[in-house]
Amino acid sequence: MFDSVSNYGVTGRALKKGIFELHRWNPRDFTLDKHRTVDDRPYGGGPGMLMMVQPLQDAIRAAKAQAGEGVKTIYLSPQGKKFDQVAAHNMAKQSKLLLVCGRYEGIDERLIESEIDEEWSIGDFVLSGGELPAMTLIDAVTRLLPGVLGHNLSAEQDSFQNGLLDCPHYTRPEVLNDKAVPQVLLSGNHAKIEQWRMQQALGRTWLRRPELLTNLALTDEQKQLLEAFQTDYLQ
Ligand SMILES: CN1CCN(c2ccccc2CNc2ccc(C(N)=O)cn2)CC1
Repeated sequence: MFDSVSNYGVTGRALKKGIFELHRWNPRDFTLDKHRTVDDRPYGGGPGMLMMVQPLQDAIRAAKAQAGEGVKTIYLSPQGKKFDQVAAHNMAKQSKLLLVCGRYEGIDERLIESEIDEEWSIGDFVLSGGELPAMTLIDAVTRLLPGVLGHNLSAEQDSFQNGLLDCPHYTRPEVLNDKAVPQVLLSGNHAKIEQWRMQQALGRTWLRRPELLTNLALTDEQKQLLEAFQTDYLQ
């Protein structure tokens, strides 16, 4: 599964450039029985299985031994703190991250208490395993590492970089299905273009995710741009 972040796109290139390393530890490789069992039954009964403690614990300990000092161990689960761009920025400051991906119904609570530093969730929905959340985290954090995005500005302008949703984007043809590109984008007036893009980002955030605006300190110019957008919208 992790080939998708190691062999493709921005993360694949960053890996190739040596900007970060990705090591994988599979509990199956730490099994001691001939069936290579990695699941176990839950105390108290109930549906489903848990990850068997011994292989997972040995895999985590082997990974920590290889990581050496200063590794932060993260568990991806629906019970975790809600991951967001601020969390991504904080994780990008960590030199080593160990991501534990649960399968089945999860892992023994005592392993969480003894081995996990932080529990994170990528959203309020249920997945079959922690691998996709782990790859989501890898992608979001890698993009923030120096030298990964050719044009650092695009990291800054990435929506959620300034806490706002992204503005609309346009490319050829100038008229598509009878709809033309907003004139300002063809004007070559970069100050006006930048202002229009900020106004669109503010307006779309207000329309789609107003709660994001409440914890933002808008500049006077941003307030004016948003008010103009709202006046126009509400007419
Ligand atoms: C039916 N349950 C089986 C056990 N599972 C589970 C429980 C604990 C850890 C990992 C998983 C793997 N699933 C994840 C993981 C993360 C997220 C997220 N939001 O970050 C969503 N799902 C949850 C679902």
